[in-house]
Amino acid sequence: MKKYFLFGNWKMHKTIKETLEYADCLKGYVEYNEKFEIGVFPPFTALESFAKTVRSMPITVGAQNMHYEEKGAFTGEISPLMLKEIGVKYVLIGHSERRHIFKEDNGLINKKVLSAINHELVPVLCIGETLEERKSNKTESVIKEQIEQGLNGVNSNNFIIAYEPVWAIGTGVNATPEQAREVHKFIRELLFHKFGESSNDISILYGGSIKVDNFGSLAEVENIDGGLVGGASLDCSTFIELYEILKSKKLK
Ligand SMILES: O=C[C@H](O)COP(=O)(O)O
Repeated sequence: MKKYFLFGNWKMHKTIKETLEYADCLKGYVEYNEKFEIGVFPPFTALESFAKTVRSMPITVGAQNMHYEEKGAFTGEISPLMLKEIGVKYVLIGHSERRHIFKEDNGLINKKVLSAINHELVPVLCIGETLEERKSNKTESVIKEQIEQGLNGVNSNNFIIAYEPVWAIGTGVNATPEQAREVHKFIRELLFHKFGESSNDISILYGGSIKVDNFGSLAEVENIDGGLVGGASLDCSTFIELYEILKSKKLK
């Protein structure tokens, strides 16, 4: 069964104190629903506190990145075993900021995806074209390469794709529903080609300047199975409002 997700990627925001206040605000607002899931991706320092606090709530926890090795001399890195130990379920892999600021390439991203799956973490593979690539009609070739190389050797459908056009991240300029529809349809076709019928259960999220006033028209698009929200997830009541919008559009 395909599920719909609302994920909040806090990036490098919130101390432990702020994280606990946020968890407190979520209390009582989110009810279990087998088709919908709400997840938060705090920074590493606040992951454990958040995971412990929401353990009895229908809220899942994700990490923003990980190394592909279990342990070793990798100063500053965090391993899949460390994430598992504190109850993390999802991990963002290849987020645009990792690709562009920290120069992660498709080869490294593929190692992380495979490692996450081997350690029973669900990778959220983030993909998306830059403005320059879009303007020179390379959107589909970039997406195809990111999917093919990022998922090389993957045999399970237990992962999530997040399409985040780089030009829409943190800019206030979201993809229009029509632009997102075209790319999500293309991604769905690529997944079908690689995984056959089982690809229908893979969720494809949209991310990039999601706000309360634009999410409704994006969430009703076919093949947009939820959102990966940055800035707008930092405020707990806005995040809950976005979750309600997602549910109202997908339950129609
Ligand atoms: O992971 C989230 C995305 O980078 C989107 O960030 P944003 O909603 O602040 O544009």
